[in-house]
Amino acid sequence: MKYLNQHEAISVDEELFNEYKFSVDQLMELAGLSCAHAIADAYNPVSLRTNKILICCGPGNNGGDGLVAARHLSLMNYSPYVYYPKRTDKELFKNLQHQAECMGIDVSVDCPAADWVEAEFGLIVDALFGFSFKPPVRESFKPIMEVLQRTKLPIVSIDIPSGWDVELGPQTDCDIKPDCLISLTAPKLCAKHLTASAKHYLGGRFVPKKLEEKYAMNLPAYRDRDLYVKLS
Ligand SMILES: NC(=O)C1=CN([C@@H]2O[C@H](COP(=O)(O)OP(=O)(O)OC[C@H]3O[C@@H](n4cnc5c(N)ncnc54)[C@H](O)[C@@H]3O)[C@@H](O)[C@H]2O)[C@@H](O)CC1
Ligand SMILES: [K+]
Repeated sequence: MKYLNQHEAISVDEELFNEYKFSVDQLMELAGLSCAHAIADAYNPVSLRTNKILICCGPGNNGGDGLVAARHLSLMNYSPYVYYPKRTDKELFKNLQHQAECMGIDVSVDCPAADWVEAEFGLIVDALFGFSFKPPVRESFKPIMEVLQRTKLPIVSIDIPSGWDVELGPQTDCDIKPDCLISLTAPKLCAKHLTASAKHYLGGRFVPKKLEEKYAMNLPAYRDRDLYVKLS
């Protein structure tokens, strides 16, 4: 299986939208749903200290995946709480937030305190930054990155461990250690820097064969109707 560089990840994304005419809403729903399924596979709610999950959502599409995953997880015996500090005026994101709130999910702009996070939650989902991220992390996101770096709770990162360089992996000023990474579409080069014990899933089962071949992705086979593949 190939690990994409940042330029390839962005090109694949553009082709899905421009050549294949998928809409962002379509792919985000499938990506977020696959994340929820992978999380349910890796962390059975009864195996966690509590079924409460903190979902940290960033300003871009990675954050959108987190909002979608929150909604699906709430239908799967988890109790998500969303931290979503930097919002956009885009209709899609307003609707995703509205849908989550209508399902009883709290969506907050206030950075959760580290002690409260440790006491309240069983798992953290990191949907802050995806493949468009360029280090270093800007000032306004430093407090939440501190929480993620200091926590003892397992972190599930969506697509990219936030703060990591998409190709080079952990950065000296930002070195979160996810317990699980869910790569979307195809893994990016930073996934080679996961610790040996980390779980790694592939989700986003929507890549047309022709596009997979063009980028020589050599994706692993998905099983039956599964929305994810467990890579390690
Ligand atoms: N291509 C695909 O196949 C799909 C991608 N999706 C998701 O979309 C993600 C990519 O989304 P985007 O391109 O919107 O970008 P990201 O979500 O990676 O992040 C971009 C946002 O982060 C901000 N940002 C960048 N560097 C920063 C820094 N150093 N400090 C603070 N903020 C910073 C930018 O201003 C922008 O608002 C993927 O990783 C994946 O999670 C899915 O939603 C759908 C399918
Ligand atoms: K992320």
